[in-house]
Amino acid sequence: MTQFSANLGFLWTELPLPDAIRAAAAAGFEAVECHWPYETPAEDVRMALHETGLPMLALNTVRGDAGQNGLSALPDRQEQAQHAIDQAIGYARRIGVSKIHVMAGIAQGAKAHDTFVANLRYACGAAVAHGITILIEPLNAHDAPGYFLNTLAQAANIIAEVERDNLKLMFDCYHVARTEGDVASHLQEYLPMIGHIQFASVPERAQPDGGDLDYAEIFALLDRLGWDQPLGAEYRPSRETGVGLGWMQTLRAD
Ligand SMILES: O=C(O)C(=O)[C@@H](O)CO
Ligand SMILES: [Mg+2]
Repeated sequence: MTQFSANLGFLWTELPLPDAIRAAAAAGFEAVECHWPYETPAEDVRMALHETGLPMLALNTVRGDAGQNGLSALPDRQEQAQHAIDQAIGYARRIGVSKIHVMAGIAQGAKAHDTFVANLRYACGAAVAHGITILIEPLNAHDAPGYFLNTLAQAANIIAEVERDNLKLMFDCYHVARTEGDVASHLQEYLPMIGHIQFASVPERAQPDGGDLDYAEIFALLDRLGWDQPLGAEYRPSRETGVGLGWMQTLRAD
């Protein structure tokens, strides 16, 4: 049966993170994930996870200064990028997170590629002893102009070059639909390298029961393919988060 993870970077953002975890549990989510939890004491998050029994699946490395969207592909920022990776691993260990999205940043060209590969090797090396998987995520140019990582093929090349078992693809159906189309075929093609899947309606990035992409079909396909990890609901609610959750019943494959 499909399971869902509430992305608390977009859902229940009006609540402090520990209360957002409680709201997600009360709404029936099987897991949570977040973007940048660093201002919330890890102990408060750990307590809320313990109290609700929900796992926190993933978090992101910091974006960096205003206007940046990650540091790991920025030539000449390697020290800060590795500090961000260490910070994410430290926080993840305190709350029991097993996946970290290492954000590339706004960059392009061969030097950015080499820097990203080097920082990902650093991240994988630092994470492996703690059972943590590193994720990279292609973002579409409409939402993330100038972002270094845009396509599944680019991500697959980087994963092959880094050559570490704990480096995986974050497959965000919304970004893939906006950039490359045919989400169903791409899911099947890239399944072996996927570490986490996220979703939102296309093109609005709202609840998944609207828009151009039929998530009932996508979730049924994932079920048939044997995907058994919670899928990340990473959308911007068009109303209050708690009143737009009917899709959890109507789209769930079982
Ligand atoms: O924007 C997305 O999509 C994400 O998954 C974030 O983690 C990165 O901004
Ligand atoms: Mg995403």
